[in-house]
Amino acid sequence: MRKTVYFIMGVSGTGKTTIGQAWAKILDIPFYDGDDYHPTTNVEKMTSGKPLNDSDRQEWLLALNNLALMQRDGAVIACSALKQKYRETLKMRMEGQVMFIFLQASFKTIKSRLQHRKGHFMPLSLLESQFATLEPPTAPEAITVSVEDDVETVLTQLSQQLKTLD
Ligand SMILES: Nc1ncnc2c1ncn2[C@@H]1O[C@H](COP(=O)(O)OP(=O)(O)O)[C@@H](O)[C@H]1O
Ligand SMILES: O=C(O)[C@H](O)[C@@H](O)[C@H](O)[C@H](O)COP(=O)(O)O
Repeated sequence: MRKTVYFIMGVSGTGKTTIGQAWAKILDIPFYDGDDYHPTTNVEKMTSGKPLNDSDRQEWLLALNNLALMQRDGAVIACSALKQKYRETLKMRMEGQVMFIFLQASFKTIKSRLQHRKGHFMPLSLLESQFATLEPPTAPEAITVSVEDDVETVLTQLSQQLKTLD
């Protein structure tokens, strides 16, 4: 039977890569960063300070859905998945085998973390548009985990929340 694919979602800088990598390590399953699947044109657009639109994101979301479909042994995929309709695309043909984990923090917290992040193409100036685009998911579509605390605390809370679903 196909195992769960976890989509770690949220705005830029919310900790998708950090938490996603750690969660994949705990579960001993592969981690994929959605950033690596953007067409070059998308990366160029974001680097130049312009937010992506629905049409820019479509090819990327389909690529990530394809990636998810290949993960029969489970995986963790980091992807902003900001809108409900994007999440519908990501989970196509994966009924019951996908779990969205929404990482949530205040604008202030994320801004401060992005100000310290190095070597990433995404400019801080796009954070406002990320929050404006975000359609926060609710249960049962996703579980929501606050990432205001340190990484260890976030992982403990994530694990506890998932246990309550068993
Ligand atoms: N819970 C946390 N506490 C403190 N710093 C964090 C936490 N999660 C992530 N970070 C830091 O915040 C920055 C953004 O995290 P990152 O994983 O790159 O986010 P995303 O992949 O969502 O853009 C990184 O510098 C990372 O080290
Ligand atoms: O849908 C989008 O607008 C982008 O995917 C964006 O949300 C994503 O966050 C970037 O790829 C930046 O990467 P980080 O999220 O790692 O900052």
